[in-house]
Amino acid sequence: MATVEGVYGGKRFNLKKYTFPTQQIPRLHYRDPEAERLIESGQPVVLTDSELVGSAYHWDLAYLCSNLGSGQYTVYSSENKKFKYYDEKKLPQNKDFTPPTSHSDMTFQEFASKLKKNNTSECLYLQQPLNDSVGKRVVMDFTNFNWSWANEQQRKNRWGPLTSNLLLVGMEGVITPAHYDEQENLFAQIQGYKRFLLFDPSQFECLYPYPIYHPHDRQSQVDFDNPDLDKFPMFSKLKGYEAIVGPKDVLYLPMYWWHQVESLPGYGETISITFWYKAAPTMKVVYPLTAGQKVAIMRNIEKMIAEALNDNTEMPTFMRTMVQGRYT
Ligand SMILES: CCC[C@@H](CC(=O)O)C(=O)C(=O)O
Ligand SMILES: [Zn+2]
Repeated sequence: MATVEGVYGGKRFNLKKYTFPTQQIPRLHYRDPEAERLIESGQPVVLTDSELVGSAYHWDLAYLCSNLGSGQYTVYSSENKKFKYYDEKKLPQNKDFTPPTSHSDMTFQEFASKLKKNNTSECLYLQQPLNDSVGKRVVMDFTNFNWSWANEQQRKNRWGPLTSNLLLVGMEGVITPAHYDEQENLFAQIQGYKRFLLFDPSQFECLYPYPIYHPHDRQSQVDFDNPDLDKFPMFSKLKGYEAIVGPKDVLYLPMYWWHQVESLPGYGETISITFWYKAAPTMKVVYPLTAGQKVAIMRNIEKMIAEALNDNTEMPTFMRTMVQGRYT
């Protein structure tokens, strides 16, 4: 595997080399006016010193084992380090789909003891919304997050409501393959280092997401480690950004921005918390449309056509008929 050396936040990292160019996104103090401008304009930025989850900087496996209580946590398992999300609600209409990962519920203590048994060939990734089953010390830590700043960002940028805080605890080396989300995200890193590959929503044409009715909706079909350029020729035009977030960093990850995330090997398991906000209701459409708005339009059209046809097997012919020789 070809590697490339990169310096992020003053630290030197040895990183997997991909076929596309990337440039670093800015790393700024969270009160820097430029940081505020980037967030306001829907551009990613790594924020330092926000203390967004300052009350959780002491979270490590031992502390979480002692203070997360005996609640059940969803733990995903993969044979190949990759954890490509799939929507379980779309399985019934995709009978021949084989989920790439399995998941089971267990206590945090069971999860932590599996992590310690370093002979497990399986890769594990705990992904669980923080809820009221946690112990009172974790409730206290959660209450003491820097909500005044988070709420200020939500208000100033006209985000919708906070939908969830997902606790992520990953074995080193786990990868969340390229996808986009339909929510704004303040991604807080507590332990370990995560490499984000980021792509502007306008790169949609280079990343070939699955059809919207597929369980892998919003995920790229392209295998970044072995891209099939016959099937996905525009992937060779892909241009990206990247950032490495470490403890105490917060990444503002705008809605519709594609991202692939790797828990860097050699730095131990990673602990992160997401702050996902629904999109603001679009009050008034302003032209020219943003790339993200065009993705939303494409999604709505795909959904309407799929619904009208009422048979997903007819979608490929219908979509080709609509564009072939006319818009191609
Ligand atoms: C389930 C969420 C995973 C996360 C990426 C990662 O940390 O592996 C992500 O994609 C996001 O925060 O949007
Ligand atoms: Zn995501």
